[in-house]
This record gives sequence, structure tokens and C-alpha cells, in this order.
Amino acid sequence: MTLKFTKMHGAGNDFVVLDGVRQQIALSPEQVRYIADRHFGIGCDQILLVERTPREDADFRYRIFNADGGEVEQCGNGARCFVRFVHDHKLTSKREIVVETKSGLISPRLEDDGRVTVNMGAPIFEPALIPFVSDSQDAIQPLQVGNETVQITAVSMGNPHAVQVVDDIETAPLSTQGHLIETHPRFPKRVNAGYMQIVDREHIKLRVFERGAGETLSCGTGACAAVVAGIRRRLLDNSVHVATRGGTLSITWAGEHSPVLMTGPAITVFEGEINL
Ligand SMILES: N[C@@H](CCC[C@H](N)C(=O)O)C(=O)O
Repeated sequence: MTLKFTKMHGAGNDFVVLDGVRQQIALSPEQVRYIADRHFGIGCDQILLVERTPREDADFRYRIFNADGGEVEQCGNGARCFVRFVHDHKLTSKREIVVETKSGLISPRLEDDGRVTVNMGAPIFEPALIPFVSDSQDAIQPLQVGNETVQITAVSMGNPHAVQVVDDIETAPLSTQGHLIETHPRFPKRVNAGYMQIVDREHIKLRVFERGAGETLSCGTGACAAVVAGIRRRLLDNSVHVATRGGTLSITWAGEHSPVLMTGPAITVFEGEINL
């Protein structure tokens, strides 16, 4: 099978985007891993599959596969690339679309300056829904990681996140702790491990060790989760710029049941074909 693909990135978080509207696509986990492989395949953090949806209240379905082959619920940087993709490939003329994901509907809008704003929906703190094994919804919770106890905020943005505050993002222990948190038994579906440095009430720096992909240059849902965690801890205001190693995202959250809004870039790098 030969597949046409588009290589894209959102603040350095890179994707292979596949048009499942015009092509018949069913990928096995092995094929996902091959496409994502940076030496033997195309290389990416996630594969995004654009499909028609049977739902009348949505325009498309958007499926997300991590580089390790697993299908997951949500991807914020991918959602921005998604709307750019369907617009550029003339799958729709709408600049604002409603997208069905594994974790519900989200709505990305292509702005006049080429950036994209996504309504990511409201964050979830109920432990069972994250899922996180805990009988408390406190904003700060202890988590035993190896020989140390770290303080995390557990939150779902459709996908699970464990966010820590660190003094210096450059020395954050992603390489030693990231995988231990990702696979921690208190997160039964594994988790994305975020590390944020508070610069001031409107600016943070962020690194994320992603579930199923390792450290990426940027994580959109991770940025939303970090800002929500910082606001819940009363460390941040409602609109925050998030500096990642691949670019800056702007996140706004009015609190409690409000949706999180994320704005950032969505860039096409090249198009190609691959034989599977
Ligand atoms: N990079 C993404 C998140 C992709 C999924 C994540 N690794 C997970 O397993 O939940 C983003 O921009 O949100």
C-alpha cells in the first residue's frame, strides 16, 4: 500500500498527517511505529489520521497515534495542524471546524494570521476520570517516584497529565523521572509528565515527557494542563504564555468549568508518499 502523507509541526511537536477521507487507511501498531521511526521511517512524535465522522454535530474525526503505536485520546498541537491540513487540502472551506476525538468534541479555528486557536474543552480533575488512583482532588498531591516524593497536579485535558513545578526547567529531571512517572501504577493508562518553571504570573517555561513518545519539543495538552495546574495553585493569572523548546503557545482559562483556549502555530513542512 502506498500512502500520501503531509509532515507538519506545531511548535516543534511533529506529525505525519494522513488523509483518511480520500485514502483507505487502516494502520497496525507496527506500521505506526515504522512511520514514526526517525531512522527507518518518516519520523514524528504522533501520527494524525483525518477521517469522516458519522456524527452530525462534527465535521471530521481525528485519530491520534503515539510514536510507540498506541492510539490516544487527545493532542493539542495536532489539533492545530489538523485544521490547517483540512483547510489546505480543501477537505472543507470552513475556518472553524468541529472535530470528533476519542475524548469528545473540540473546535479549532484558523486565524487570519495563520495561527490556530483551539477550544480544548474543560479540564477534568476527578481522579477516576483522569484516570489517577487517589481519593483526593487537591491541586497538589504527593507521588512516590523511585526514592523520592514529588508534588504533582493531576489533570486530564482529554488525556492524562501529571504536572510539577520546578525551579529551573533546564535541570528538570525528565531523563531520570519521566519514564517512571509515565508508567507509574497510580496512572493506570499511563501519563504525560510535565515540568513547569514559573517566570511570572503570565509566563511559564515548560518541558513534557510525553506518554508513548518521550520528551517532545512542545506538548499542547501539556501546556493547557500546566497553566490549569498553575492557576489552581494560585501561581498564575488567567492568560499565560508558555515557552517550550519548540515555540510559544498562549493559553487562557477562566477557571473551574470553563473551556481552555490554546493559540499557537501550525506549520506544513513537506508532502510525500511512503510504501507500507
Ligand atoms: N503532543 C500532544 C499530545 C500527544 C498525546 C500524548 N502523548 C498522550 O499520550 O496523551 C499534544 O500536543 O497535546
